[in-house]
Order: sequence, then structure tokens, then C-alpha cells
Amino acid sequence: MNTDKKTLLAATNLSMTYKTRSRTFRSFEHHALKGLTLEVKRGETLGILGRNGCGKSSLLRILAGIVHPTSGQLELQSGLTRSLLTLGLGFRPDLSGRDNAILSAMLQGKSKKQAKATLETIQEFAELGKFFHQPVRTYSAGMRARLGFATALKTDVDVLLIDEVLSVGDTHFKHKAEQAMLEKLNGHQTVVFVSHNAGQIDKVCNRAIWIEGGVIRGQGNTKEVAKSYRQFMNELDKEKGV
Ligand SMILES: Nc1ncnc2c1ncn2[C@@H]1O[C@H](COP(=O)(O)OP(=O)(O)OP(=O)(O)O)[C@@H](O)[C@H]1O
Repeated sequence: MNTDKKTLLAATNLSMTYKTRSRTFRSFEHHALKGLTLEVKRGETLGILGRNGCGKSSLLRILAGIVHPTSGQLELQSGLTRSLLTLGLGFRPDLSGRDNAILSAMLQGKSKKQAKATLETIQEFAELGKFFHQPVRTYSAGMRARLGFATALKTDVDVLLIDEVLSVGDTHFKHKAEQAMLEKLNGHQTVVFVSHNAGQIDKVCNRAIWIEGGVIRGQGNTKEVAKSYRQFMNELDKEKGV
């Protein structure tokens, strides 16, 4: 890995191929990521931008260590902690929001006492009212996202990986979540934020990578990357006659 102390995570030539079997037993291969090389630097908010199905979530799951790439290398700074925030998919449906929040904190290595100490701020941020004490299976997608975001905000990890979470919820919560991300950005938290929305990436990230068809199509200055992506999407819309 780059000896630069600022590099927390370095991915080299990452590829991800999904193999599925159809009902007729014919196997089907999909090359979701094709040789991606990128670095995540300490303290930055890196935006991964791309349309649906371009491979963003696959990349994030690899960076989080949840799945292994089919080929390529992922190097981490020694002792690095990471946490992936998705739309509350990691929650246990039968436990309450409160208990899930405690569990998440404990999975991050906190003691039960430390986990309980963060509950009040999580409850306040998530604005779930009495639902905070109800099983997560009774939550809407937006409510799960609120709980997920509030819980992730309070976890103390080196790299926070966030998947499209700002795309759900009402305007009020989106605004609040964006503000919280901006505060993290102004602080020292390293964030990798995935979205198909150029506006969101533009607002909260200080560097961006645009992925299309599993390869990097652009990277660098957020405004410039977002502009190229928007132009590309407009061209696509024109071709489709939208
Ligand atoms: N487990 C899987 N098995 C087979 N194909 C998969 C699997 N996961 C993802 N894919 C395929 O890989 C491609 C990339 O998927 P991925 O979820 O990484 O994209 P994405 O950019 O995050 O999409 P979205 O914005 O819609 O969430 C898609 O074509 C998807 O259908």
C-alpha cells in the first residue's frame, strides 16, 4: 500500500463477477466491477456516483469487507475499523429500534454501558417517537433509514461507508442527515458515500468517483465529476426520448 499515512484504504484492480443459475440451469455471469483502482484518504468524504446497477453497492460491500472481490486487492491501514450503513438491512427485525441501536454499538466493540450512553442522542436524532421501542419489522423503509443513520452517526469507526441513505425519508430528515454529514465532513470522520444523485454528492463530498458499467469513468473534483455524470445522464435521457 501507498506508504502515505493518509491512505486508509487502497483498492487495486478490483473486479466482481456474479454467477447465477437460471431455471434452465444455464449459468449466467455478470461482470459488475471491472478492475477498479482507488484510494480512501484520512478525513475525506469520497462520493461514489453512478446510475442504478453500475456497481456502487458491490464496491461498497467490498470496501466494508462484507464480500470478497472476485479478483484484485484491498489493503487497509493496520487496525482500521469500518462500518457500512445501508437502509437498515442489518437490523434484527424482531428487536426494537432501541435494542438494535445497542446491538450495533456493541458489534462495533462498545461495552453495554457505553452503548446505552449513546441511546438518548440516537433516539433524539432518529425522531421515531414511540416506535423507538417497537420491533423494527413494524418500521417503514424511511424509519429504518432514520434509525440506521442515527446509529451510524454515533458509531466511532475510522471509515464510515454510507449507501444511498439520504435518498429516503422526508425533506426534513434528508436536510437533517445532510447537515449531520456536513458536520462529520468538517470534523475528522472519513466517509465513503454512494449515491445515484449528483446533487447530493456535490453537496456533501470533497472528492468524487463516477462509475459506469463497472469501470471508473471520471474522478477528482466533485463539481466536475458531477457535471460529466449529469451530461451523460441527459444524453441517455435524450436517446431514450425522455
Ligand atoms: N448477488 C448478486 N447476484 C447477481 N447479480 C448481482 C448481485 N448483486 C448485484 N448484482 C448485479 O451487479 C450489478 C451491480 O449491482 P450493484 O447493486 O452493485 O449496483 P448499484 O450501482 O449499487 O445499483 P443501485 O443503484 O440500483 O443500488 C447489477 O447489474 C446487479 O444486478
